Amino acid sequence: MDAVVKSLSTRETSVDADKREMQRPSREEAEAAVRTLIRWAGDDPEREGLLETPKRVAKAYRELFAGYEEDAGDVLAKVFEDVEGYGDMVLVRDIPFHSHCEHHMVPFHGKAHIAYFPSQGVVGLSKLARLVDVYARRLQTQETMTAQITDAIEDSLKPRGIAVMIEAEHMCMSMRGVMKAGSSTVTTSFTGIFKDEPAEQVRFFTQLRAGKEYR
Ligand SMILES: Nc1nc2c(ncn2[C@@H]2O[C@H](COP(=O)(O)OP(=O)(O)OP(=O)(O)O)[C@@H](O)[C@H]2O)c(=O)[nH]1
Ligand SMILES: [Zn+2]
Repeated sequence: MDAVVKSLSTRETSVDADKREMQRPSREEAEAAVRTLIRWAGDDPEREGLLETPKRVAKAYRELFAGYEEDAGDVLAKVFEDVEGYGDMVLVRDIPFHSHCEHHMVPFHGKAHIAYFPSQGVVGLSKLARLVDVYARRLQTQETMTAQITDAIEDSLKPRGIAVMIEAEHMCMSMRGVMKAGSSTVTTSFTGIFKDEPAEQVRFFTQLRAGKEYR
């Protein structure tokens, strides 16, 4: 049988976003779906302890998947151009995140590391951490998320190079299926200087570890 190749597309148009918004069910429909899943799990949604659960789950979903309401371009819109001639690598490492895999809708969690070489300016450091959440708080694959973060920085900052690395544990591999708790998946994306100059890629990995023995 031919292998099934599913696309890991990174780009979403505003038309896609509008269509998704139109298809969003009502809160009542979402709560009814949770009651169905409770029965599918084998429990009784009418028992005392579960009566408010559909409402809580529907509310929690709006938080866990808040990334659909956010736009990466807005997060990175404010650029500081006056950085006193700084042009070297900016690295924000160990950004923790929680996401949900699009295959099983169970969590994967880990750390993202983002570096870039500024060209026309820099963004506030917190914005890189916010950018991670814009994409983490959606149904995801780790590869797509890595590429989306890279593309968003490219679009907004046009830097001389971008390096994104994500390390994560997928609960769909830990608590079900293959049951390999503790394995981690590493994905990377390099553009510009990081792609063309191996020494800069090495420096990225060195900086990721630098100073950790003192913490
Ligand atoms: N490439 C990639 N795969 C992922 C990610 N998250 C989960 N997966 C994998 O998605 C795959 C889905 O495989 P399927 O065979 O369609 O589903 P399944 O029968 O539930 O697979 P098992 O997890 O092996 O039991 C599994 O191999 C998961 O490990 C991700 O971020 N990237
Ligand atoms: Zn999964």
